[in-house]
Amino acid sequence: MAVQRYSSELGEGLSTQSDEQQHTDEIGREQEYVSMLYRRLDGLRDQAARRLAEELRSDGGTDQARSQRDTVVRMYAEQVEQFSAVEQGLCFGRLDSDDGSRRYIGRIGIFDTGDDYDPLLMDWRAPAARPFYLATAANPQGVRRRRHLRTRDRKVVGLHDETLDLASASPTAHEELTGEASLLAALNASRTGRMRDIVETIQAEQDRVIRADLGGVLVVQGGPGTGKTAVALHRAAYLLYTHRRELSTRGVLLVGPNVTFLRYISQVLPTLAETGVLLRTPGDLFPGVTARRAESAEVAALKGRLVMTEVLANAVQDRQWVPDEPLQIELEQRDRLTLTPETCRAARERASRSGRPHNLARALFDIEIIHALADQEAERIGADPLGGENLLDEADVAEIRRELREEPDVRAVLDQLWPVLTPQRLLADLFADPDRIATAAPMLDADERALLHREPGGWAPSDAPLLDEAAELLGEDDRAAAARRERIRAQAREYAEGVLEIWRGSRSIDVEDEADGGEILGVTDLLDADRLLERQETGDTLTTAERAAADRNWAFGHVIVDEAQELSPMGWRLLMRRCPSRSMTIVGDVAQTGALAGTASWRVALEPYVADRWRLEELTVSYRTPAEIMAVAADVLARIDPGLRPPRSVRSTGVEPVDRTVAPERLAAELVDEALREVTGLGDGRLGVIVPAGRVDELGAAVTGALPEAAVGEHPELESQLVVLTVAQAKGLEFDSVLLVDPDAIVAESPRGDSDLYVALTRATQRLTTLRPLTP
Ligand SMILES: Nc1ncnc2c1ncn2[C@@H]1O[C@H](COP(=O)(O)OP(=O)(O)OP(=O)(O)O)[C@@H](O)[C@H]1O
Repeated sequence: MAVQRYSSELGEGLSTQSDEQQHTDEIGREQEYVSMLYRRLDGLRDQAARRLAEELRSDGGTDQARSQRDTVVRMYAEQVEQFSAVEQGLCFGRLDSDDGSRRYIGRIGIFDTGDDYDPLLMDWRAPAARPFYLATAANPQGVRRRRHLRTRDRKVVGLHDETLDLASASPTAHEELTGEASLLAALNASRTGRMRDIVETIQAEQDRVIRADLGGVLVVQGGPGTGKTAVALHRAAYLLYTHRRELSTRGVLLVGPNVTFLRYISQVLPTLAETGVLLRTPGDLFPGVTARRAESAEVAALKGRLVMTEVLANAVQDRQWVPDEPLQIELEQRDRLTLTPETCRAARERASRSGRPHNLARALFDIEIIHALADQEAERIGADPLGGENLLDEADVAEIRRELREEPDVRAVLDQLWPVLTPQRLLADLFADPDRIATAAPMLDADERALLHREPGGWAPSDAPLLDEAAELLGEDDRAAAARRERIRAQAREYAEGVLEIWRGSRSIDVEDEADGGEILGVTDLLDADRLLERQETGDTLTTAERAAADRNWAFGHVIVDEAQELSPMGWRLLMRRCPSRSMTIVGDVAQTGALAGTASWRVALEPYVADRWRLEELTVSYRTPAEIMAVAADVLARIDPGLRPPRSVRSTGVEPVDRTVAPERLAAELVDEALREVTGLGDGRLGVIVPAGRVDELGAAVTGALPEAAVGEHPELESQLVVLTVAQAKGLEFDSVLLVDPDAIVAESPRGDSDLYVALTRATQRLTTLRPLTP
């Protein structure tokens, strides 16, 4: 495959003057086409904004009409948002076919409404765009030439052609890489602290995963930097495009390991014009709870084990109390009633036998107890002084039951015997009380039980699957769900404000379109955020993602899990409940597992849910980590498992990693010096300083003391030029340069230390320096 012409900037790297002229002319022609596409994009966005404005102006009438109108309002608001989000790099490619036809490829599809809806720009996800990613000189798929267009804002600044013709193939080009020059340019670009989409340079093995069938469980295993996260996000966009109807009603959930990671990837889907995917950490998967409490790896590991299902089932049973002695119930204007342990036990058995969850079985328990108490009272007051049959009839006894049901003291006893519980209450009470733990967890040893004990106050990520399990055992509490829906409505207000912001922002871009713009009534002219919100509130206009986030019983159309190797068995259990159809993409690397209860084998993790009905795709090329750094990481990988092979690096930089020893007492000072040196040489790139978790506060303080702009903390700002973080925080992220501090301590502080070190070593796109404290 030949790289015929390549220029990162206008004219650069071209040999002759006529080459240069030809190239400039070509860019000029492409500019005309691209400018036309942007005019169309403006037109589409203005049209959506105009319709949005019209809808907002209309009053609606009946409730139903208003509700429909609100749905339409949201649709147009989303369109305005999406047309704005694809502004950068709208068109990035062109395919010239053997038959002389030509297709432009871009982030969205744009059609010529005046000419039979001919495609002016083809969505990268359309089947006809696929050769852009797959065609090779050996298998050109009818394509003669593939052109990569590089744009900055709305200007075409470079183009790069590949002729798919074996005769003119360059002996130096990699046959297996698509758009090699554009790919390498993207890989060598400075990092920004936010992940970028790879839509312009998706590689063939990645394309296969992205476009794999929707149904079933697909596992994507790949070493560090093989593009698993990128592929997961592009797959979400592809599936939404291809199965829009099904997935827009059921929704797509994407789970990532932590909040910092979700922030890192948050811009990718919007730039692919998809805003409806719900992004969540495992700690957010129980609606209404944001689980961020810190806890030790051992505690998290224990709570991740499946034995917790038994512990929780026991804990629920323990709340169904049978007293040892008879209970006396004193009632005003009535004689005292007595509840014997036998009556309580019989009622408990009946209610349990129903098979209903605890809270739903309470009604049965109440019936049993109230019947027993009413019989007792009826026997007493209806007794025939002459020794005959009881004088009360069935209606009288029913009346007694009704009265007893209203008695506060009777209700208090029922609450004591069989309390209605929220999952939060059950867990908080259990973990706060060693006696409750002892009763619920006889299968654990004393040390393990001690690990579970803690004071109430916030939830850890490992609690989310336990809360979910508890919710299953207890049954739904409708009030909690209603309160959550209310909170989500409040969040819709932020969305409404965001839409208005987009519109304000887009107006300043549209200066060219003044003639048209004059006719359009701006949204802000008509409505403020409050009124927009008010309109949204009149009907159920929450998006699928918002409704799904608030509803524990929501069944997603597709679930994607990134860094899935970190999920515990209890975590898998929760996730499978969210996706009964088992339409899932599981993305991860079992060699990078850091969590003690994490996944070491996909087969073991998935077997309980789908047996062997899952497919495996492997990604084998690392796009991030240069060969020089991968060689160092490979030694660590061999220690983790000699059978594992590292991914093949797509490039080498010629820069060998540096390994420096320093006197232990000089570590902080040397770190600061090294960080200063690296930052100075980085240009606009990013430096990541990865330190042992046990020393992050101390070393972070040393770095911020000298470089106040450095980011450190629970959720460090990744756009800072220098970020100090632990391996757990660095998982899934990348930096131009990495300073790895005290690797031996990183290995020593966790039973999965080698995996942690492997992760740390593979975060750099360009340079790696290790500082190793060593006593001479
Ligand atoms: N086809 C591609 N074109 C351009 N860049 C790519 C491509 N594939 C991957 N990359 C880049 O390589 C880097 C690594 O990708 P990504 O983070 O998705 O890898 P990963 O497999 O999830 O890594 P890890 O296991 O370390 O989390 C990212 O910067 C990504 O943008």
